[in-house]
Amino acid sequence: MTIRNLHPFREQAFVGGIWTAAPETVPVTDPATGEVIAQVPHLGADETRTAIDAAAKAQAEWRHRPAGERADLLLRWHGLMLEHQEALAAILTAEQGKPLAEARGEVLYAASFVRWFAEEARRIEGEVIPAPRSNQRILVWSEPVGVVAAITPWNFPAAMVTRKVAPALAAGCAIIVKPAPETPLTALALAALAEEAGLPAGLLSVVTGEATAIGGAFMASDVVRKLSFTGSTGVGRKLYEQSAPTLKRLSLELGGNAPFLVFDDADVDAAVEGALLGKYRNAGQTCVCVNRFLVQDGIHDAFVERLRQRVEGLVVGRGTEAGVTIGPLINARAVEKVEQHIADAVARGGRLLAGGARQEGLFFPPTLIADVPRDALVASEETFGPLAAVIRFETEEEAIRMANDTEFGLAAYAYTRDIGRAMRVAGALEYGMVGLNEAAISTEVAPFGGIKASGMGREGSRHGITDYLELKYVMMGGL
Ligand SMILES: NC(=O)c1ccc[n+]([C@@H]2O[C@H](COP(=O)([O-])OP(=O)(O)OC[C@H]3O[C@@H](n4cnc5c(N)ncnc54)[C@H](O)[C@@H]3O)[C@@H](O)[C@H]2O)c1
Ligand SMILES: O=C[C@H](O)CS(=O)(=O)O
Repeated sequence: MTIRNLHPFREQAFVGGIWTAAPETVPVTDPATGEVIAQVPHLGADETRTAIDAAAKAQAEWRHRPAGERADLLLRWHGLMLEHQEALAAILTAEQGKPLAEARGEVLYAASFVRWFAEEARRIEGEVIPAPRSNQRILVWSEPVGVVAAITPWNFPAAMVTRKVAPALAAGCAIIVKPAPETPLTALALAALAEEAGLPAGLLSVVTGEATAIGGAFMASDVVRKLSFTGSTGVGRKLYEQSAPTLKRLSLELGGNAPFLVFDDADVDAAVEGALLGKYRNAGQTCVCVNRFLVQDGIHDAFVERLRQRVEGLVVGRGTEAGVTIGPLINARAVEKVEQHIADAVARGGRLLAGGARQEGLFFPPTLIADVPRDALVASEETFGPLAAVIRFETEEEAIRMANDTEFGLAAYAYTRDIGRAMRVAGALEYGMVGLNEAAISTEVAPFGGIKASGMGREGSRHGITDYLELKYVMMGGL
């Protein structure tokens, strides 16, 4: 079935409320087959500036819309996303490759941010502060930051977009999205549904094309008051530097290197199930995926053997095929990165227990390596693929030291049935998010984000909207 016949499939960019084509286009390919499934416009700085101008005009009105009206529009958008879940999932799987079941789940996850921030729109409250003098009053309120630029990655083409667009619109901002070139179709489809929900023209644009030209226009503009970026730490650092001349507000959701600690007293079956989800979801291509398994000596062999058995049961194939649990990687560079980490770990003494060699095209089997040395590449670099590397440890102190020995600080996991150890470890891990006996930690109700080289700012929860607001206070005298 072709996705071209699906509503809301679009392959034109959405610029200032106008569906926009261009003589030059960029192909979008299905990673499972290599087939070109769409051509999107190759836009650049000029079209980006057009989108910025339209955003500024639309935001000047939108910021004064009552919160209830902003909320109602977001709820209409949310309803349309649910109504078109199947079509959105099919478009998402076609361009990103994940199994349809995961794509359906991502659409619901993406929609949950829209509903959450529709509710938060009505909770942007202020304060009255006791003033230093009796004839004074101090009022504090929040105002929208203004025009927002968003740059998103390919691994969650729906959720990474709504996790930015929803709080921006709820706060009274306008937003321009530059999706990843690998996966623009889902963002365009979401924009089509937002337009259908009645979003005023210019309030949301989706600009496809040359990343450095579009990003450069974002960063050079003093009308763009905020950048929300999700992607690699390397690109995040570049954008951080580029934001200095105009002092933009920044939200940076960057790379990760999640440790997964398994202590001797852990429930081994629960730890294995958590390991499968934490490692192989989206074929290991998520920022919160486990990158290193740190397993205590006493439980090591039982954990590794049970994990090996479960890994052997995972099914690699096209995301559109029933029963498939591991889809293709996004591109050849991703496959080469996994191969490099496997070769390095084995060369240093790691024991290959499952998978290990690429299959046809971009398909890579779930791989498990035990006895990985602590100085292996996989211990310090984000693999972003289906490689589970297991490293032994003896003591709790050693595990914490190893877990924190990374520039990253996004997500970490620990399995133990000792409540005292659980709280000690959760407090000692230098990460923004910790899963205790839980690998499914991502939700719209909690403040998602990291520290150190994993970025700054939070997405989701009541905290997520403050990144799109500015505080103002008014000192009233002569009362
Ligand atoms: N922390 C999170 O929430 C989170 C979520 C998803 C992905 N990620 C991270 O993203 C990385 C994988 O995603 P990716 O390969 O798309 O990352 P990437 O950094 O290569 O690209 C991300 C986005 O930035 C754009 N981009 C690249 N160079 C740019 C430039 N010079 N100027 C402006 N835009 C530019 C890309 O076109 C894309 O839209 C991994 O490191 C992963 O950990 C983090
Ligand atoms: O890759 C990063 C995403 O934020 C993953 S999650 O679906 O939010 O866990």
